[in-house]
Amino acid sequence: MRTPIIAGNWKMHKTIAEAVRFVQELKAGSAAAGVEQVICAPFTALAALAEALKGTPIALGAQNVHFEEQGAFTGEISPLMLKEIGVRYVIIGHSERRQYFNETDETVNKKVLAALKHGLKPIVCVGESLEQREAGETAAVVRRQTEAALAGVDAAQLADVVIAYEPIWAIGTGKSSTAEDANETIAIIRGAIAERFGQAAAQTVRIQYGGSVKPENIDSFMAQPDIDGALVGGASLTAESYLQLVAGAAGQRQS
Ligand SMILES: O=C(CO)COP(=O)(O)O
Repeated sequence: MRTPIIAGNWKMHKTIAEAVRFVQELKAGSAAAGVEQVICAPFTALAALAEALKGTPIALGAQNVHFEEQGAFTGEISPLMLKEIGVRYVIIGHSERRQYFNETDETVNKKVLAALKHGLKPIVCVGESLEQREAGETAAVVRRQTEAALAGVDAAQLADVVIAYEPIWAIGTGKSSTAEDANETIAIIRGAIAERFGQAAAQTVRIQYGGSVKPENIDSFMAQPDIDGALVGGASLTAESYLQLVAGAAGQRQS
């Protein structure tokens, strides 16, 4: 069985002080059996969070990484730098980065390979725009993004990859996909992985849903057979809401 994974994507939110206060507010509440937990924070808060999260079940994640180890890349952060801090996960190819920062299928792939090489687990984001959805291109888009992101990844490395299906039109809009629709698209993504790596390997890869996930709707997503957790933006920003998401994910899987 795949262990569900709830990851908060804080995006460009929280100063160091705010990040540490969030962890203090979690107190003992964050232990939930059978759910892996991650918080992907801004670069500036990572070192303080690595310290603050000690003794909690929450793993630390970043929101981007460069594919080179070092060099003349002003403003970028390398996988080695993240590893040194204690980062375990890194979001790669979020639609906001594809849209605003020229991230392409090619750079996403380079970053995935670099992350895996350095022992960071990539959370690879794929998902269609509203225009693509309305044109009936959802399956083709997520297949293309998934295949491109995983080019050159070997079967052993696949075990460390998490995919996040985030339909762009559902991000931050309050309009979540229906759980059934999300499950259908996630099954297509799993099918694309099966074509490349075989059915057995594809069955072990965790694929999250992301886009307006909240404590009130997490149950419906977790009840779907192919959805293995959530990548959550807005609703991961308060300790109370984050804990409710984790509890929701744990409850559904335990029943
Ligand atoms: O982009 C997202 C997570 O990466 C989703 O954001 P929201 O949960 O705020 O819709």
